[in-house]
Amino acid sequence: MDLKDIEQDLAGVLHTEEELHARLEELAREIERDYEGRSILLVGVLRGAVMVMADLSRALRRDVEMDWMAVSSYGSGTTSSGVVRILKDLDTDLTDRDVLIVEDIIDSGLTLSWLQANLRSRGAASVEICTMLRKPDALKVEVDVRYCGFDIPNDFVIGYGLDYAERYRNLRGVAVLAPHVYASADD
Ligand SMILES: O=P(O)(O)OC[C@H]1O[C@H](OP(=O)(O)OP(=O)(O)O)[C@H](O)[C@@H]1O
Ligand SMILES: Nc1nc2[nH]cnc2c(=O)[nH]1
Ligand SMILES: [Mg+2]
Repeated sequence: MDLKDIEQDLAGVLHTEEELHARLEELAREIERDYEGRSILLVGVLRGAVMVMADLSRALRRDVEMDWMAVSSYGSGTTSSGVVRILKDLDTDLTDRDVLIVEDIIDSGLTLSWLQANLRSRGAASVEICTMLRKPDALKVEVDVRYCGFDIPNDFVIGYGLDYAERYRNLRGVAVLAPHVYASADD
């Protein structure tokens, strides 16, 4: 399927590549200020956060370390199961580290509230969250988010790392998935 066919699967673009990058530059300046004099361990949450991690880490004008976790609560559908599983753990010891979790989206909040508590329990000095997107109307649990790119409506979105059944992650912007795509998957 080429780009023109993929466009038919989109109900509208929410944020263009340029808007995402501009917002990440702003967040990077905040992070540089807040972490001055401290080392940062960026923890990316596979697989959705790969694009945010790649762009945020390069927007930061300072040294950072990076590590990755894979957790999953969604399977291939559009609603969270609420059960978080670790598919790949960190390789880094978190004792006394300043950890900044990097995420693509906070939807129900179940993944991040669980992950933040999990990493805090490993003896980190601090565990903060940076997410590109957040859906305030979908939150089921409170999540303590330090850096948020954009609050978005409660629609299922794709692109910039976000998938539907493993597709669309490589779209450069963030778009709403057209309902006919998941309606046809239910047939
Ligand atoms: O706030 P929540 O309702 O918990 O949802 C947010 C999480 O769901 C998605 O990941 P997913 O588990 O689908 O895996 P993926 O990152 O591999 O796409 C997304 O990347 C977040 O990690
Ligand atoms: N692709 C995608 N994954 C999600 N995980 C939680 N919310 C979403 C969403 O809106 N889109
Ligand atoms: Mg994810």
